[in-house]
Amino acid sequence: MRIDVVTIFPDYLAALDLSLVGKARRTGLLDLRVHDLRDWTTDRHRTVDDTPFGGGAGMVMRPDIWGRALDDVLGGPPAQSRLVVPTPSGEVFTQRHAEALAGEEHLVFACGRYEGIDARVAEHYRAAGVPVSELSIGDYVLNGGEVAALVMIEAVARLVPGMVGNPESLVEESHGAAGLLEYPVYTKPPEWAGLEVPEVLLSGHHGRVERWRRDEAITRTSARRPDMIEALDPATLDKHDLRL
Ligand SMILES: COC(=O)c1ccnc(N)c1
Repeated sequence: MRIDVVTIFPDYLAALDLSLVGKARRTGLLDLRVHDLRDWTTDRHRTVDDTPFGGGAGMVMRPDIWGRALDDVLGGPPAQSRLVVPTPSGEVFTQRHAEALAGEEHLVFACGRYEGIDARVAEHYRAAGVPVSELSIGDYVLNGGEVAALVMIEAVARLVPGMVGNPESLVEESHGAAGLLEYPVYTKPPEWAGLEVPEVLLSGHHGRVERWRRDEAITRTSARRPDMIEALDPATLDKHDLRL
C-alpha cells in the first residue's frame, strides 16, 4: 500500500517513522511519503493561503497550490488513488472506515491548515473521478489535519496484512469484528495494590475464560456505548455467542 501525505508541516508526520508503521516502511510493506505543500509554491514567500471570499476571519488554503501538488502526487502509479481530507466537517472516521481504507492501493492525505482548503479542490478531484473522503476523527477542532492524518494512518496501516504479528488479535479488539468494546485485560502480578485478578482468568479453563470475556465485553459496551449495543445485529450476537 502506498500512502502520501501533503502538509505544510512535514515534521508533524515524523511519528510515522516509529514503531510498527516505521518498521513497515523499512520492510517495504508500506510505501509512505510525506510532501511539503510549499514545494509547489512559486512566489518567494512560498505562500499557500489567502483571504476568504465573502469575508470572515482567518485564511483559506489556495486551490491552485493544492491542485499542482495533488496532480503530481495523484498522477503517478498506482492507477486508483483515494484522496482523504481530514476535516472537522467530515463524516466521522470509524473502524469501518479504517477497514475500507486498508483495502485501497493508494491513499493521499491532504492536511489543511488555517480555515481549511478551498472547497473547489475536493470538488475538482471528485469530478475528475478521484474518490474523495472528507473525514473527521471526532467532534472537536484541531489546528490542522496532520494529527488526524496520523490517527487515520495508524488505524489503517495496522490492518494491512503482515503489519501486526498476530492477525487474530485484530478480531477481539474494541470496535473489532464483534462490534463491541474489548474486555478488561490483566497480567502479573496476580495481586497489586490490594487488587486481585478475576479468579476465572487464573482457572486455566479456556471455555470459562472465553465466556467471561464475552460477558465483560457486553457489560462494558452496554455501560459505555449503548449506541453500539443498539447497532448490533442478531447475526453478530449469534456468530460470537454473545448474550445481551
Ligand atoms: C483542521 O482539521 C481539523 O481540525 C480536524 C480534522 C479531522 N478531524 C477533526 N475532528 C478535526
